[in-house]
Amino acid sequence: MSSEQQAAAEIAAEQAYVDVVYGRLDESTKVAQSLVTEGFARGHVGNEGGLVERDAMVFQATRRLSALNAAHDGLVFGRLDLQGGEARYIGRIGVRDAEREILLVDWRAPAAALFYQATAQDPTGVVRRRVLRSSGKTVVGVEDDLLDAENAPEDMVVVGEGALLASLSRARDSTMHSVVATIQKEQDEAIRAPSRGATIIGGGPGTGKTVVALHRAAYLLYTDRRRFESGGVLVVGPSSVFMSYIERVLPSLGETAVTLRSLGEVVDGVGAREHDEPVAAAAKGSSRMLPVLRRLATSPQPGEPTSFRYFYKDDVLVLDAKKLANIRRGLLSNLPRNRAYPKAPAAVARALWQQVSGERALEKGEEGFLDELTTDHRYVDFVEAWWPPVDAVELWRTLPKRVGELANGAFSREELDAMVTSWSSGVPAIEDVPLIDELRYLLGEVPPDDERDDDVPRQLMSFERREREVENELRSTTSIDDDGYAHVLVDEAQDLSPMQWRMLGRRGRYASWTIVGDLAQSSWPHADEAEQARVAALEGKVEHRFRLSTNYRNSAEIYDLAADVAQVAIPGADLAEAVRRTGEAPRHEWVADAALLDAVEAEADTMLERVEGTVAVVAARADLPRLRARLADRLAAHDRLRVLDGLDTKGLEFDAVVVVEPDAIIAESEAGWRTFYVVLTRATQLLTTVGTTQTWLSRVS
Ligand SMILES: Nc1ncnc2c1ncn2[C@@H]1O[C@H](COP(=O)(O)OP(=O)(O)OP(=O)(O)O)[C@@H](O)[C@H]1O
Repeated sequence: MSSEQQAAAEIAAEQAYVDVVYGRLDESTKVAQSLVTEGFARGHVGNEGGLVERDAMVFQATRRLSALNAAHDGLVFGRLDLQGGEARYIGRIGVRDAEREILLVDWRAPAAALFYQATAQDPTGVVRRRVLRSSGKTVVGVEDDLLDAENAPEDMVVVGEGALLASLSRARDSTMHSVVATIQKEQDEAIRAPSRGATIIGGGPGTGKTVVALHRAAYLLYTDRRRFESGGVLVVGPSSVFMSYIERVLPSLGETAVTLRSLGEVVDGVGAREHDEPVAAAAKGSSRMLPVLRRLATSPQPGEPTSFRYFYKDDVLVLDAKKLANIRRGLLSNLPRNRAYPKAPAAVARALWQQVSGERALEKGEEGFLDELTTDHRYVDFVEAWWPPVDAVELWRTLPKRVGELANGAFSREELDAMVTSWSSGVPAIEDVPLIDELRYLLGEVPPDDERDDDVPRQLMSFERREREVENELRSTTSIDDDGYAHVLVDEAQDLSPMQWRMLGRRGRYASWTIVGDLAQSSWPHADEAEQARVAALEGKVEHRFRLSTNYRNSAEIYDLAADVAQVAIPGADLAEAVRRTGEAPRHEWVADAALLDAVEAEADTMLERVEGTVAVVAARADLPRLRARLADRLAAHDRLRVLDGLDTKGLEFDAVVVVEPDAIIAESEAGWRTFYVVLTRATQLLTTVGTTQTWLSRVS
């Protein structure tokens, strides 16, 4: 038999097994479907028990159904041949036959661990590891690793050159794919690490940190579903583009109950998509912002009354600025502003009563005084104007006017100007979201009615007032208690500012964490400050560190250049080892100013022709508008072409990358060299730089 015939015979044999598994999966799908239907029928019986039972049944069956549907494609992807002759099939989810015998082992089960951990040096009982490549339900190829030749039966066939290299050479599309069939040993160790404390996954670009972290989320859900599904798993990445890039990985592993949020979307109701300019971004991210926000949340609001005069019987009662400041201090001494909101009317009333001295008034007593006061619209209007509930977003909007006065010299003129300019649009940038979140917590929410003090004059809690609250949609008045998760997974963590760490820390106070990052790729300029904030966010949780060492993304030719840039960007950077050579070295074009756009256009065309998958044109932010205008036709014609800035390429990858004006990317921010390093490490196959200057090349050895 020729090797092609042998491979075809092996594929046919595997197809027969795979068909049996799909047959069984279809039966399970029907059962789950009928359980959903039956569950709904039970609900119609009408008693409470029926409804509870229905909810539980429908919930379980629906979850099973969505897992079955999601894991459908490429369901069976692996086979282990063990010493002694057992063949064990590994899949995206577990499947049993009608007699409850295992047909397919879930990749996360202990029985599947060997699939990832066995090596030729240490085969641990595995003779042959086989990866099945499928298209839908059809097996289209097999790739084998013979791990233990000595114990292999004579007739054992070994096909292909290894699954990993085959999978690395595929063309990239717009979304990340699961690598469940080819997870490598060091990656598997990080995926299966215990869930306690914080698991920190480091390593150079393209080493699989993101994909490993996502498989880890699926693994954790499998091992402790009750805890992680009810407590929630939050996955945070740098941008919404990145979140759409990774969004399919978990569903393809049968997991749909995970919350994916970009850094601009972590706070409910606030969706930010754009980054600030570097100076404003660095200022807003700094922990120097914290005292400013504290002062903002506790100081008098602009426009609020500064005194109150009340005539009662023979007395003139006066609350001047000093007295009001005293009441304010008392109210804020142990409660955030909005939580103190129900106590404000009583505090004002008390301060007024203390001034009462007239005989007629004293005769009537405090009760009589309060009766009259709290039904008097002047008092009601005053308290409403002096201590209204404050919404975090509304308060954030006052920052441009107030930051100068509240900063107390902590920011330079340049920083203040950059922030004020950024706020002029009124639209929050990604860097504003942690500030709004900080304000939410500093202000607190208005407690629900039943938690309010009994000594609050009821008139102020009138129906009319509550209606007004709803009308104003005061978001800070909604609960902040449900921000917490059972597991928080942070990708590209090297870029988190101190203020962003604080925002995530509040969501992971009782959580275990997975933190993924590579310092060399950091665009945050003050590493020490961010590190302190990270440590504070983890609040002493035990850290387990893993380092991934092999770059699976870039060709070795591209990574060699990137590694030289890394030496300039961050001496001592954690460099990975690239495993794939393509024979295509990066190219550098040096052109005159007037020829730049033509050259970029021509290069984009060449790339679109030469690669099957995605192409990115990456430039400094200031260059994007003219590039987008010039490439508008091509962008309309090709979904796979993108024009973006360096920061927005974080975490992504493309088959071909055209880097426009590297010197401008480097000059754009303090972290310019590191951003340039990130950009270079996005290309899987082809890389070209086009520039009117080439100063950077002379710095790179
Ligand atoms: N075991 C593997 N088998 C097949 N492909 C893999 C494997 N590990 C990683 N890859 C692929 O390598 C590429 C890089 O992975 P990933 O984006 O997770 O790396 P990263 O370390 O997060 O990179 P960066 O830090 O540069 O953003 C992806 O296309 C991923 O699918």
